[in-house]
Amino acid sequence: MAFVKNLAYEASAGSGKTFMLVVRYLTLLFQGADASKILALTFTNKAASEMSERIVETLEHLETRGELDEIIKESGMSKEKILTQRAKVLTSFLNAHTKIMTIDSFFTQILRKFSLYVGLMPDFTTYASQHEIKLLSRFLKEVSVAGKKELLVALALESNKRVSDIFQLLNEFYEKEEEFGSISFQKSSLKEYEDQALQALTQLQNIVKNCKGASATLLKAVEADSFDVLRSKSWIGKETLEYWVFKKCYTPEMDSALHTIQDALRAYNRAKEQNFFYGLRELTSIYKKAKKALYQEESELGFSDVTQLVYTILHRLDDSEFLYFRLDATIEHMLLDEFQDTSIMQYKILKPLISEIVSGQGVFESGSFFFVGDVKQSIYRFRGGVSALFGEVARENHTEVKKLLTNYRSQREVIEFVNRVFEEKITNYSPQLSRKEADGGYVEVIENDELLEATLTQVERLISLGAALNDIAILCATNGDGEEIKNLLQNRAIEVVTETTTKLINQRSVKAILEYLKYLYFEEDIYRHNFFALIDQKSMPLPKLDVTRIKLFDIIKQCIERYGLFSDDFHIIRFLDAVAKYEDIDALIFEYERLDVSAAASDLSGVRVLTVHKSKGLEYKHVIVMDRLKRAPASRDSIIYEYDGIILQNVYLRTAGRDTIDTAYANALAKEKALVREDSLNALYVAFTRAKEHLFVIKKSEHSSFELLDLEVGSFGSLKVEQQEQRHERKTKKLPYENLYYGTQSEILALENEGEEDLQAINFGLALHYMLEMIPAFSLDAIADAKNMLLNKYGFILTPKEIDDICMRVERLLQHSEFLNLIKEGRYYKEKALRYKNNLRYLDLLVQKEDGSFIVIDYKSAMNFQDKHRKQVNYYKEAVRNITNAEVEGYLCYLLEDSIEIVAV
Ligand SMILES: Nc1ncnc2c1ncn2[C@@H]1O[C@H](COP(=O)(O)OP(=O)(O)OP(=O)(O)O)[C@@H](O)[C@H]1O
Repeated sequence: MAFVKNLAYEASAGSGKTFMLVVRYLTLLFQGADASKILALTFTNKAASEMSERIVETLEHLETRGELDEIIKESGMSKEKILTQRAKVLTSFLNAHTKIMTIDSFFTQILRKFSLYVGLMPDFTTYASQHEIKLLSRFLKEVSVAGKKELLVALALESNKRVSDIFQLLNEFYEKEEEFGSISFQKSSLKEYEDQALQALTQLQNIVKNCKGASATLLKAVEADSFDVLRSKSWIGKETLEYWVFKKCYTPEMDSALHTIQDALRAYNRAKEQNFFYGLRELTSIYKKAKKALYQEESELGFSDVTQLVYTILHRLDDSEFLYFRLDATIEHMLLDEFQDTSIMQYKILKPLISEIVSGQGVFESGSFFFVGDVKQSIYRFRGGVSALFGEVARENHTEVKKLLTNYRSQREVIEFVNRVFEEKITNYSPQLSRKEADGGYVEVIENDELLEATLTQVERLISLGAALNDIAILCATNGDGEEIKNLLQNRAIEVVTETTTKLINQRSVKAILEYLKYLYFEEDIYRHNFFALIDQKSMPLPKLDVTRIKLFDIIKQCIERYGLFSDDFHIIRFLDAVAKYEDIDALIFEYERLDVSAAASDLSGVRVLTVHKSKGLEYKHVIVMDRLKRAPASRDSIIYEYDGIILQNVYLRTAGRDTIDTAYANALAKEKALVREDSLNALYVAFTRAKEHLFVIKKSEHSSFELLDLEVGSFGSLKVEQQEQRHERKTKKLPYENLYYGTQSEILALENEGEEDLQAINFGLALHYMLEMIPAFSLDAIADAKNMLLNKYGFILTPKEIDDICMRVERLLQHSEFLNLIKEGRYYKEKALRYKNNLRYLDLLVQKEDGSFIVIDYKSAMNFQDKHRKQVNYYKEAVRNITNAEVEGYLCYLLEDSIEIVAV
């Protein structure tokens, strides 16, 4: 297969687009391309760093990687030759100034290079937490200086928006400015249309007045003393008045009056819309001014500013050809990932570069262009993504578009489920094939209005089957939903990794060092205590250091060495790397919150919780897609942007009822609705296709985000979790848990047991109590269920052997005659709360005999500390006796590994 210089893959999820992009990159390297001349653009920083890591990893293990065969095919080189060159290629890749980055950072780089053209210093920053607020206040100031306050208020009133929402509209206009092309807006008066409509209404009223059979309802229907009242009439949108109460009095003149009213109203709406947009444009120029002031004075830009400025530089300035030339000389090959989400503006910037490359002239003779994407996964309409872009770009650049038909990610059941669900819903959907060997998988659609609980149940189910926490992902609709499920999981002592937890500065080890630095800087004791708490050591004085003199890097290194911290902690290594960016301790302490580096994934342990949007491009063994917790806000964007392909054709102001009298508007509205639907479908498609092995969909019975899909409750395939995962899990578990809810007694028991045994033994004891608590009537039949519950709660803390051991001990107890005698013919209370002398205690088992006397039974899992155990039971006896005035006996019930021992106290 010859190397195709101008190539795209338009293929479904999991079919290997990113894989082929890596193959392409490596093929270029093996063909001798200079890594610094290959521009590979991704959408997220995460994707960019993963791509670099993947290239290195693939090169390191090339002989065993699937990529090798593809590189052989693509490059036409022999396997031997490729493997011989491997080391050289790897070294030069590692030493090259590579260009694997996000589109945003690529544009930021361009802007830095040419910033002086737009009056900007090259050291601008692209992130500031206060940016929005500063911009808003700056904008309001400028609005007031320009005397446009009334305009702003009028627009807000007109669109029923708060002033801060107008801000959103301004931003849309600002970002799409270059797309408006010939679309322009005129100010015009509304009065003439109002008059026309009211005149026609008078005609209509006269007809009705002269009609003998006019009913009271009809008279009321044509009554209107103002234009606004007239606008609200429901008959106004009808094609003819030969209907309803009008029918009796109908004459063709009625319709001509109706049509005049409709024409006037249509013109009125359009004029009003023009005025609105005219005003919005005026404000947009003020908004732009505010932005400019902000980036010139404070050197702060948002990514959309960067895009706008780069566009201005590259397209507007006279010598832009020269600029492109300077830029181009360093880029010969372009590779674009997730192309369906590129915005039109972004493409417009890249376009001249792409054209040069595909023209294959001059420096580009050996150049190449490659992009991959899946229109079904386009979910960034709100950010300027237009799904037609993929096809347009391929057409414009004469790119050969290929498909990839096999899904390499998922097991068959998942692939077939996705095929079934989406085949009828997404236009031009072509079902994916599965690999022969991937013939397993499991999918379950669950309906449950307790979404959080139902999700938890599936997580616990997976855990109990031995799934590693890191392989489980919960995909939710919003960050808020993610927060809720995270809290629930954490309350049940299940570790969770979310976007916030994945930030490097939120890692415990990094936090500790930051507290240490803050102490050195502010000399406030609180930081010192925090530091020691975070490293699990007793607080002690810290030696003073002159932080202004010693290098930041050295201060941190000293701290790590002195306190023996985290020798194998990858977060710290990343942190040291990041710290190099800061000049001194001041900069770090006041700026670190902006540090957008993510933690080392290998060191994060927990169930992944993320939004569907963030899950793009990722894959997990077990995926739970959770319905949205709250009802979706009706998507009511005030402005409808109508596209023809990738050309912005028209802009409309959303107005209720307008579609009945304005066909152009009605068409635009229908298109918009279809796009909104497509966006939601695409998001669901993205979500479902993240699963490699198991997919759970948890939906609610009403207002479900899965409504579009007509999902039926049921399951397909069988749920099998590979057991080796559990071993892996145990190895990576580092910190012991605290604050757990393990059953009624957990905290008290844990306290009582303090210093008594090791943590594992304490957990074992807690689990044993839990199991006994979960067996309702001491019947052997209940053991299986209780074991499941035990697995759910303790499956990932105890080994399968320990779990079995607990079950054995409990089973033996339930058959032990002495024990059965004790509880015979009594009413028993498990985990009975007892408040005595201001102490709250729980009795494992309290039996009330028919004669009114009581028996207190306390379970234990080991015979050491018998004295303490006796004391405890004596205390209970005394308490029960004093409270009830009845006879009380007490027993210690030892559930040992191979026997049951009952000791009277
Ligand atoms: N030809 C192949 N041989 C072996 N494994 C492959 C091949 N192609 C893809 N894979 C594997 O299949 C999985 C999915 O591939 P990849 O992430 O590249 O798909 P994608 O098309 O980019 O998916 P998405 O659109 O969901 O981002 C990865 O784990 C990848 O390593």
